[in-house]
Amino acid sequence: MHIIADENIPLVQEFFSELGSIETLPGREMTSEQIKQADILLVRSITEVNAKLLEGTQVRFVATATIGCDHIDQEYLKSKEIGFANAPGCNANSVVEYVLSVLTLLADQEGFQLQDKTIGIIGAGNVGGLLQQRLESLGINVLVNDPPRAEREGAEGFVTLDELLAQADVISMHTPLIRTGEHPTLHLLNQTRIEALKPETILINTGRGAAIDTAALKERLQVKNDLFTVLDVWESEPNIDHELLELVDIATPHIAGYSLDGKLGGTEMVYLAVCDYFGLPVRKKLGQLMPEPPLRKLSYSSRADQWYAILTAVRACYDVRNDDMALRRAFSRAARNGQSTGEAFDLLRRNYPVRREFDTLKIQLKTSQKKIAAQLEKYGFGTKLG
Ligand SMILES: NC(=O)C1=CN([C@@H]2O[C@H](COP(=O)(O)OP(=O)(O)OC[C@H]3O[C@@H](n4cnc5c(N)ncnc54)[C@H](O)[C@@H]3O)[C@@H](O)[C@H]2O)C=CC1
Ligand SMILES: O=C(O)C(=O)[C@H](O)COP(=O)(O)O
Repeated sequence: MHIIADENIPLVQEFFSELGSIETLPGREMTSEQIKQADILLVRSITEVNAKLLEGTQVRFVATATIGCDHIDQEYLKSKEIGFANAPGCNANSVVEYVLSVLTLLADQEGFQLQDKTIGIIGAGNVGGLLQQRLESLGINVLVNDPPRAEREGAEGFVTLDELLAQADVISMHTPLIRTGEHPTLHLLNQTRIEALKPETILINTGRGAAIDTAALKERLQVKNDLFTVLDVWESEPNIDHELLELVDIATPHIAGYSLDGKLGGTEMVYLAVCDYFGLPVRKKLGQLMPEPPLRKLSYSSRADQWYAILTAVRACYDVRNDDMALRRAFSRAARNGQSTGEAFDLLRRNYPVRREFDTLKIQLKTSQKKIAAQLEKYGFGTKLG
């Protein structure tokens, strides 16, 4: 078989070389001509997979090594009996840790306790549901809006979107981009809702950019600038709105799910899906191909308090402000040199540094620091007492 894969899918050779010949291509530039001879197409979110790309090719199976599938015309695939798989949940923890980094660093910067805030989660699936668990384990009050789940499971435990927007101090968005149906998410935060947001609300979007009406958000920030906004996803990526970039507080180039652990998990999931679809034996396991990371150690003096320990561990693992600085620097450099900021956005993602998830950090503590260890473990860190 002939496999064509996005060049930004890690370990493709290691997982797929036994299944056939492999060619890797830049995801945003894939054409029908290039993939004509492929039997299997492995993509990421930046490749629009539709009739235009697939008509006239011999592609029999498409997999996206991502959670989101709004770039895939699944109806077309079904109509042509082309198999499909995504990687549900593969990088959910990576996104949760992105949000925890934002909240922890912001709480420290602004001098508030997370436990004093109400955090509203819009979309409680793999990502939003895991975030809810993590926040509630930390004793933080969480509201959840997820109409499809509320209809299936009953209204208890869910609030309406407008109730959430009225009550939450922090809003974290984790919905897919859905343009049609009973619960569309396109411009879910429309102009009316954005204008009604309480002053000082913290708005975080790591779902899909188009869930927020960009023009309306820009206007609110230009007129009142009384929100704290964190955007990882943007309408019209990679050519994001430069004026909005200047107005938001933390801006990152769609990398919330970019922990190495999450990306590798995506590759393994699509490998398993290919084996399943073609009835092939599973011969590769991520654990074989990716040795356990060396345990990094952090140790605290007995004087360290719980918040200091958490803050240090989060900064040691993932400080979201580094990605914010990298994006702003890349954009100002591109603008100065008359280069495309869209290319700068993609380059940052293609060359994203290794980010390991919290559980790869084993924190050495004294036996007297059991409470600190317990709190660190609720964040997802590993600990060792003694
Ligand atoms: N920024 C990044 O790097 C990443 C972004 N994502 C995005 O996050 C999205 C969510 O990921 P998962 O949680 O794994 O997906 P999921 O499909 O497990 O969960 C999505 C949840 O949203 C709910 N939902 C659907 N329509 C809604 C509406 N109108 N209002 C409120 N809730 C609604 C669904 O019922 C479901 O529970 C993905 O579709 C993807 O677009 C995912 C991974 C990484
Ligand atoms: O998994 C998803 O959904 C995401 O949003 C991924 O972070 C997208 O990553 P790329 O496919 O754009 O590399």
